[in-house]
Amino acid sequence: MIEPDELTDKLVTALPGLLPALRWFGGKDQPITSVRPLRTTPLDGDLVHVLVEVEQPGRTEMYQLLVSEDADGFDATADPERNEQLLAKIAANATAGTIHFRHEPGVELRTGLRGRPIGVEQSNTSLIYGQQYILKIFRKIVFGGNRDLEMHQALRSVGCEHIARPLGSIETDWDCIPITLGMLQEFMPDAVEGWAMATTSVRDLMAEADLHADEVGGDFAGEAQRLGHAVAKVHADLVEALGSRIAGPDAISTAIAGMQQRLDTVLASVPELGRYEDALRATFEDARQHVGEIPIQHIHGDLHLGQVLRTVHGWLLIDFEGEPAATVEERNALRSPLRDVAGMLRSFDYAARQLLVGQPDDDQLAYRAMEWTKRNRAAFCDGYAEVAADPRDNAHLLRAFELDKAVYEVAYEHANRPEWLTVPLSSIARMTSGGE
Ligand SMILES: Nc1ncnc2c1ncn2[C@@H]1O[C@H](COP(=O)(O)OP(=O)(O)O)[C@@H](O)[C@H]1O
Ligand SMILES: O=P(O)(O)O[C@H]1O[C@H](CO)[C@@H](O[C@H]2O[C@H](CO)[C@@H](O)[C@H](O)[C@H]2O)[C@H](O)[C@H]1O
Repeated sequence: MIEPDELTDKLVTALPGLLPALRWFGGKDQPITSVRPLRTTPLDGDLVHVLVEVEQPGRTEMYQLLVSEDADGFDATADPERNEQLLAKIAANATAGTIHFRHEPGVELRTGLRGRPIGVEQSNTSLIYGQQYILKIFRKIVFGGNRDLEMHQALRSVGCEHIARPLGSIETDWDCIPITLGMLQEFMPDAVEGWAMATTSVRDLMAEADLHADEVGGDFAGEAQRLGHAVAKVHADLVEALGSRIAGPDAISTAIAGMQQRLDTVLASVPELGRYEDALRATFEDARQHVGEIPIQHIHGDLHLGQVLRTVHGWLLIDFEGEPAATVEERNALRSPLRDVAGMLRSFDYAARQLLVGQPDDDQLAYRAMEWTKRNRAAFCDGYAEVAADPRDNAHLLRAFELDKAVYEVAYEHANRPEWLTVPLSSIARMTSGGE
């Protein structure tokens, strides 16, 4: 077995080169100045859990790795045999060093299942055990309570029908501050991501030159409406579990100041946004002047079509961590549920617009994309309004939230998928020039 000192040396040398290529690594915008392994915890066999500190100009962050000496690029999560023991430890409420594996009270887990990494790498690494469970390994360490786990537990406590059941967790601490390393949930083998369904529907429409969105086979509007209904139900369940309150003008001013601040930050790194600065600031200010009081509560925080799954029983919301770039305080703050609505409305726009990326200019295709977006955004709001107030009744605030999200997306695409930068930028161009 590899000795701890030898492992530390190897990681210090290899990680600065490996990390920037990994999707889950959140610091792609800055060079890495140093990588320091802080704690190694042997699990079973040659599997070792490592907490590393990554230093970059202006930030120091901690990430977790599961390594073994013969694993490709050190990452042991790619090996289904090794991953089996993580589930076994959760099932047994086991402890390794300061790492505690726990199942939720009353849950009995099946063991002996291999943990296959999910194909797509996102902000975290997820392992699927048989057809039963999914274990999310949180890559960037967040100190204190884990929002994803806590929101799932809260929603479960009020019998929410639109989430996957939380089944267990992996926890540790650092200087007595709790850290959640992983969350085990019920896996939905029949689930299809909303993003895949929506983009398929857009493609169907674009392939049919003569038909309109409501005449094409893969029309998504019925699903969009059910999704709006499900999101409103989850919002209502979050209020039932964790409460809500009314925010007055001061809180609204603070929220608007946050939008202006985010705009400042993104403008500094993405010059292409500059031409919309005045119009964006004016829209934010307009919202501040028009909005008096609003209800605030715990929300999803990063809702988009990639965060919802369609199962045979209906829509599920997943991944309640909030925006990857947000601070812990921002994620945990009570906020308007219209932020989630805005995130989803942006996503309908994304689903249609991303199919135009890299295509020669084609007015007909652009028109069809807009048609699809309008139809599905309206259907989503209709579904939401079956349960709660119609989001469109609060147009100023909704518009500000949408533009704020688009500014966030500009930063996200700039750092992760530069070829998609035109997607949020073209939406900002349209929205700031009076379009829907
Ligand atoms: N309970 C589940 N059942 C089926 N698939 C799931 C489930 N939870 C997540 N997934 C799949 O795993 C992917 C990643 O999950 P997510 O929680 O969004 O992780 P990340 O934080 O890495 O974005 C999702 O896009 C979805 O396809
Ligand atoms: O799912 P994550 O929590 O990792 O969210 C981040 O990545 C998303 C992309 O995977 C990003 O979402 C943007 O692209 C989506 C299509 O890929 C689109 O559905 C969303 O509307 C758009 O915001 C998300 O913003 C980011 O936080």
